[in-house]
Parts: sequence; structure tokens; C-alpha cells
Amino acid sequence: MADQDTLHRRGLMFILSSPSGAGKTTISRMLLEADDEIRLSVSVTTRPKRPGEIDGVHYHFVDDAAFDRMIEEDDFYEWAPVFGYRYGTPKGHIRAGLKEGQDFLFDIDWQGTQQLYQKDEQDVVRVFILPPSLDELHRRLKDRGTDSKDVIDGRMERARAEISHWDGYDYVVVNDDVQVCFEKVRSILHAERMKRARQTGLIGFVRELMS
Ligand SMILES: Nc1ncnc2c1ncn2[C@@H]1O[C@H](COP(=O)(O)OP(=O)(O)OP(=O)(O)O)[C@@H](O)[C@H]1O
Ligand SMILES: Nc1nc2c(ncn2[C@@H]2O[C@H](COP(=O)(O)O)[C@@H](O)[C@H]2O)c(=O)[nH]1
Repeated sequence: MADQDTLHRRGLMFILSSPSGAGKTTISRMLLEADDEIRLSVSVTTRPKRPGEIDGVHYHFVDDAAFDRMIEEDDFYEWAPVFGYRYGTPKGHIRAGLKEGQDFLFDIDWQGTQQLYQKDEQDVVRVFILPPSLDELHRRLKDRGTDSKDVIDGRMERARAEISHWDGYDYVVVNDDVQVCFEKVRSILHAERMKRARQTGLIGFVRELMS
């Protein structure tokens, strides 16, 4: 008889979005460390590398010409301009991976979220992270120490516009205490994995159970 813990299921596309600085990268890294079944979809970007970022791990850093080539060759699942640079999700092995039960984590903005949802509604889980306040958001961007004052001002100017997309998400979580926020996000992931439609091994299991 099949083991209930190992029933086959489809993978999911777990999206975390937020205004810049609210903490989605922090929560993503905690999730990747805690959970072996989810893999980061590494985006391609034309923005320069920040200190500590590694090419191929945090992003694939490319120039404008390489990004243009990828668009022409239809290599992106989605792409969008964000803060003056371009960011995109390479198609890679996502579709095949989902079929085999691999989950993917996306740290992308609302534009990319809409595109992925339009392409693959059934596999997408959309989570929006809110900061506890705009003052705290500003403090986090400053304390992160990775961006100039001009860049931080630009991101703060965009924050309200980003937040206005909160209602395009399935779940909204406030990131006040990082550990509490992480646990909430992790619970969402665990519950979504149990959705009947994702558990493709259920039909056979139940049939066997009742025979
Ligand atoms: N709950 C929290 N309390 C205090 N600081 C936090 C919390 N969550 C994240 N931070 C800090 O806030 C800063 C911004 O977090 P992070 O880089 O994860 O944001 P982000 O949403 O991914 O931003 P971006 O979109 O610019 O990449 C980091 O220095 C991080 O350590
Ligand atoms: N639509 C997409 N948005 C993306 C992608 N990768 C990252 N992002 C978003 O860009 C901003 C800025 O990120 P940063 O690392 O420069 O601070 C943030 O909102 C990310 O979520 C992508 O592939 N597609």
C-alpha cells in the first residue's frame, strides 16, 4: 500500500512579493534553508551586483544586450522593468520540475506575479509581505546598507504603488517579527502542498484503500 507521506503531487510556484525592503528576500532565504523540497527560481537581472551577491546564486547578472537576446529567444516565463532595470524569470526546467513534484520559490514583483498567474493559475500561490509601517520600511532599507540615498528614496516613492497591489494575492502577511512572519509563510506552503488538486497520487491511494 502507498505511504501517505510520499503520495505523488504536483509542485507549486510559491511567489513572495512586497515593497522593496519589507523582507521577502530574508523570508525566502529562511524558507530555502528550512525546506528541502523548494528551490529558488534564480532571476536574470540587468541591475548591478550588490556586495555579497553571487552570480548564479542570487541572480544571473547580465547586460542589456544579453537580456534583449533572451527576450528575442523567448527564454523568459515573465519579465518586467523594476526600478530602472529589467528582471526576468528564465523558463529553465520549471514546467518539467512542477510535473515531477518540485516546488519553486519566486521573489518577484506584482507585474511578474500577474504574468505567472495568467500563464499557470493552478500551480501559483501568491503571498504578499507588508511592512509594519512605512517608517520601519525606510529604516530597513537604510540599515540594509546596500543602496544609496537616491535609490532608497526611489524605492520609498514606489512603496505605496507596490502596496496597492496587495489584493492581487492569495495571502497577505505583515512582517513585524521576522520569525513569526516566517512561520506564517511556512504554514501557507505546507497547507498549499496538501491541496487535493495537487495530490495527483490520491486517486490511486484512495482506490487501493477502498478495494
Ligand atoms: N522583521 C524584520 N525586522 C527587522 N528587520 C528586518 C525584518 N525582515 C527583514 N529585515 C531586514 O530588512 C532589510 C530588508 O530586507 P530584505 O532585503 O529581505 O527585503 P526585500 O523585500 O527582499 O527587499 P528588495 O525588494 O529590495 O530586495 C534587511 O536588512 C533585512 O535583514
Ligand atoms: N517581475 C520580476 N520581478 C523580479 C524578478 N526578480 C526580482 N524581482 C523584483 O525586483 C524588485 C527589486 O529587486 P532587488 O533585488 O533589486 O532589490 C523586487 O521587488 C523583486 O521582487 C523577476 O524575475 N521578475
